[in-house]
Amino acid sequence: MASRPFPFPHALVPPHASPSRHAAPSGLSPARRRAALRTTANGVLGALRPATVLARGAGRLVAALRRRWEHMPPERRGPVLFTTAACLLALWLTPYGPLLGAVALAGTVAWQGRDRSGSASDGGPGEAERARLQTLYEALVPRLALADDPRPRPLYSHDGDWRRAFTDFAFTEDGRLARLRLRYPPHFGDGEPECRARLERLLRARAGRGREYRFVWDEEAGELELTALEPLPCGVPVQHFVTAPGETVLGFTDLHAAPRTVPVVEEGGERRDLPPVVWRTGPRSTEPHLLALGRAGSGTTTLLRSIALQALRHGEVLVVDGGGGAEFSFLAGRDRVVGVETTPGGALSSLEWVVRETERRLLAANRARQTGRDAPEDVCRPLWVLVDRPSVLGHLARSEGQRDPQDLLQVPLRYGRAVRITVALADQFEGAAALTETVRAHTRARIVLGDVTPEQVRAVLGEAPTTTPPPEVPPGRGYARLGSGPVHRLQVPAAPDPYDEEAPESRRLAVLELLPEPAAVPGRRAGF
Ligand SMILES: Nc1ncnc2c1ncn2[C@@H]1O[C@H](COP(=O)(O)OP(=O)(O)OP(=O)(O)O)[C@@H](O)[C@H]1O
Repeated sequence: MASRPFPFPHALVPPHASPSRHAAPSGLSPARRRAALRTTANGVLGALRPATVLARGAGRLVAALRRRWEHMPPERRGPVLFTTAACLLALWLTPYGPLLGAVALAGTVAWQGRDRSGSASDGGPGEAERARLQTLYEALVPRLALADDPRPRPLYSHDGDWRRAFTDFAFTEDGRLARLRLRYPPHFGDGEPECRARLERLLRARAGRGREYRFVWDEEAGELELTALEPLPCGVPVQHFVTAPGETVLGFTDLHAAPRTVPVVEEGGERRDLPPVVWRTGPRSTEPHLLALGRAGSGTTTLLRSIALQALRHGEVLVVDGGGGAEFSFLAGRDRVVGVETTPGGALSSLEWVVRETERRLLAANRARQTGRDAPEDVCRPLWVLVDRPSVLGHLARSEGQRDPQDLLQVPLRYGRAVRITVALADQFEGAAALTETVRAHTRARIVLGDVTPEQVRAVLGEAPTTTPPPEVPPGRGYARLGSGPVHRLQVPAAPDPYDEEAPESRRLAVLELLPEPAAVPGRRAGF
């Protein structure tokens, strides 16, 4: 055998590969020499295979751990690190522990590094998934290929291979695309919003309608990542969320977008940890006041109710309701509710009191600072001014020959932050034009709710969302942006009017549970 480097019987060698009749002077034909080389290379590769598998497995394991770590809520990282360290220590102290640990690790690495080119069942793309990726690739070719591309192997071409263009992908258990990272050619206009939007639309259509997607553009690497998003949880009732004083849960968002989660009890009594959009108010806040805009029926009044119910835990609330639907009347006469005003006259007198109260608090805080004492308790107690539909109130006030109540918001909006006075306003898009310049300038926490276009989101939040709209927009769904931070998807907790008989009873009861006791001195109106 040693004198016969060609391992196959001649009968199995294709005719074109049979040894040449004109043998090389060395005694081996070129074809034989090539075959010998191939055999040697195969032998070397075979010998290196365990090392290749282990290296690939280690790489996959590290990548999987890194992904889990990145998606883990920050408050869980400490306990996880501690538990891992404790397990490693216990393993070290156990007889044969390190040896067993090393064997288990090698086994895991080898399992992770196994060849996955076969079927979907072992983690790689199956036939159907490969076909799906190829179809998606072909759909991208007309958009991303360059006619007369001078390069020998362009990234996108009609006979091209998706493996060069798609650097990462994942499928859901039911075979739908869950994630895709693709490279785009340098000539693609990633700086032009219209080009981006066209590509996003195409990808969205090809990845399957009926879901929401997030697009992340990495201009530096020339890559675009698409991720299919889980729907946000609807119908979480408003409740005592686990937050610090000065923090308000505006709603829930994506896990990757929030630095922490809060435990919540869902409608059926099930407990879950959800990532909240937390709004911080008070002297250190950079977004001390809030403005929410939306379509009719999108849930802006519910958002104000949810804020009021959370605010009443640590502070006092004044509601100015221009909607005229008595949707805050359930708060009237409750402890810490300063008032619920529904008429222009009532709104004006209440807001005049707020102006005086802001000035009183500022003077008291100033005096305390000068004498080196702490500010008195009544200066530190949070006061919330919640104004629903200010545009309607302004219109009614003007028709009665009175001033627009919004003018009186100037003082609390400008100076309220230092003395814990917070203003939150909600209106419909149609009323946005009637909002005063002061309101626009001082409400840096922004929310937009309802079935809105990216342009409407940009007009309210200053930036368009990186996510596509949901197939159906439930009430309370929208986007939030705090200051110059990112735009988050948002689902506001359910906080119906408890006297609304059409609202589900469990949600109405959840609201009633949060209501303070009836006030001993109703309305504290003596302070006005
Ligand atoms: N976050 C939410 N979760 C569940 N249901 C909601 C939510 N927000 C609003 N809804 C429901 O949607 C309906 C309209 O809500 P809401 O009154 O808050 O809307 P709006 O934007 O103030 O509109 P309008 O000014 O026309 O009343 C109500 O039945 C309410 O219970």
